[in-house]
Amino acid sequence: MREKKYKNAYPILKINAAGIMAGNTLKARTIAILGSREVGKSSLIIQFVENHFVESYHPSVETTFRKVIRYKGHEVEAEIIDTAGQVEHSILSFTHVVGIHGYILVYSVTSKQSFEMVKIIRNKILNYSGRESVPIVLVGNKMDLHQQRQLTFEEGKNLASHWQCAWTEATAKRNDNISMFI
Ligand SMILES: Nc1nc2c(ncn2[C@@H]2O[C@H](COP(=O)(O)OP(=O)(O)OP(=O)(O)O)[C@@H](O)[C@H]2O)c(=O)[nH]1
Repeated sequence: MREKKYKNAYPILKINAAGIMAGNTLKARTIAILGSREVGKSSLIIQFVENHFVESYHPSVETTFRKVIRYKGHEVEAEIIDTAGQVEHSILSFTHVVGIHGYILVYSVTSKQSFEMVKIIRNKILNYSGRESVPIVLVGNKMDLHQQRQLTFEEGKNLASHWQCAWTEATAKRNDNISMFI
């Protein structure tokens, strides 16, 4: 059963509802955030949209967050689809390919398995969309967990360079580097 995990998923849209409903032209960009379970996808979005960190773990059901941001002098409505964590045999749905302007692929620097999963997910997106490349930002989350690191800074950087995409490490817990990629 699908249900909303967070009751306050549309705070910015609500704040800006008057402008949107008055018909102001607001560009919308839809972004899907994908990665293995527990890498911190929801935590990153919640930090970005609601400015707080959720310590407890509740497996996500798909939720859409919205936030209006200023980009190059224009207001843009970012619609961010927080997907349920992927496992190898997850089937990518049409909603993760059609009408998506870009992808945030998240791994945890504490999990080699999650790093392998972003490669699988990217292949699935390319196969499914029939395109040779799609806009991707690769994010290595949980950079605060130094003792538990299984992946170096260079491994993330090299993969992004191979894919020719943007990349950063981040931490939802400390709220570092998140505004760089959303
Ligand atoms: N130390 C640390 N913990 C984090 C960080 N980001 C998320 N967590 C924790 O990791 C756990 C999983 O976070 P979620 O945001 O629920 O992960 P998710 O990728 O959305 O998980 P799924 O819903 O299964 O797809 C939670 O207990 C978070 O508190 C981080 O940057 N640092």
